[in-house]
Amino acid sequence: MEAAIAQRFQYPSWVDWREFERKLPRGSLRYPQRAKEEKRFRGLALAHLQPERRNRSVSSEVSCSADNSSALLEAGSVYPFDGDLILKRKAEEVKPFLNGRSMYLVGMMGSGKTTVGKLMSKALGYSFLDCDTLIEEAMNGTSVAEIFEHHGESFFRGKETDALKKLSSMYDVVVSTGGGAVIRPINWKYMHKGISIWLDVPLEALAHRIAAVGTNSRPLLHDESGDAYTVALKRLSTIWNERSEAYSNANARVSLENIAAKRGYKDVSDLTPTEIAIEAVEQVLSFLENEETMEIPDGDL
Ligand SMILES: Nc1ncnc2c1ncn2[C@@H]1O[C@H](COP(=O)(O)OP(=O)(O)OP(=O)(O)O)[C@@H](O)[C@H]1O
Ligand SMILES: O=C(O)C1=C[C@@H](O)[C@@H](O)[C@H](O)C1
Repeated sequence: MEAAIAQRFQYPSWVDWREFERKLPRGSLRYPQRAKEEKRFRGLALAHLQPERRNRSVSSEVSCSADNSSALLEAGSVYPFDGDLILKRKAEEVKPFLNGRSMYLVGMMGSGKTTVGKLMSKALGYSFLDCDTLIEEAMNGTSVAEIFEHHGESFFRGKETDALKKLSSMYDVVVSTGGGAVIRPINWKYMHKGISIWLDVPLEALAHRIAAVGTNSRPLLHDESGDAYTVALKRLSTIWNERSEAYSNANARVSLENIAAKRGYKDVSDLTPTEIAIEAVEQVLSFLENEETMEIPDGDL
């Protein structure tokens, strides 16, 4: 057994670096050449040593288990199921391929961009930034609701684009974007500097979450009349009809309905933020694996 484990961690002598080059994400082109190459080789070596990459069927099967208390069987050993640990391991698996690229979480209001984004940033060792908060800071502490009230939506959208432009020059950041960041094509130009992840949550679940905390801080949903759930659901449906296509521009989609189905849950509300964050990292990994092959000129090697 020990010999088998040792063999899994052994560095193979037949490694052909050009094989790896073809798997590199396009984003690494943005790095100065030296840093790029250092990161690339360190990342690829680590990735190659990741035991989970050779046992994905085992780990994903287990992480889709409906029973959170079930044991995680991996590499011949039994560990107690620990969502935080799985998230950390998945993040370590994907990180070498990111080359510092930031993550942009997009999704409707209340979809969990802040909650899930904070978990992802911690697991990846990234910083977390909230685009709405950056706008408020740029406006000397004026809240989003006040900006809408005093300056109107179009002014707010301009500030949102300014904030995304600034964010797009940063690395190693998980960004929670505003729910409407997807509607301006220019914003996608900035978000595509990193990797965008759409948290796709059923409207009923969103309306429940929003009704629970109230709509005061969400000007597009705020309405004095009617019960909070019904008002939120109605407004969310209208907004969804205008935006659903825009959300699908994201590089990766995290469907709560799909995760709940995989895990055998009846309702998406049974999912924990950690389970959603694990799926988000998995989807980023799939995106990177499918990302277009990067052409490296001969002189670059
Ligand atoms: N998986 C979850 N299950 C239940 N409640 C959740 C989940 N994720 C987030 N929430 C709750 O839903 C509300 C909205 O979450 P969060 O602030 O993370 O969303 P958001 O997408 O950042 O929202 P906004 O775009 O409006 O700022 C919060 O009260 C949060 O605690
Ligand atoms: O969905 C939206 O358009 C918005 C979402 C919030 O995050 C804020 O950016 C603002 O309230 C607008």
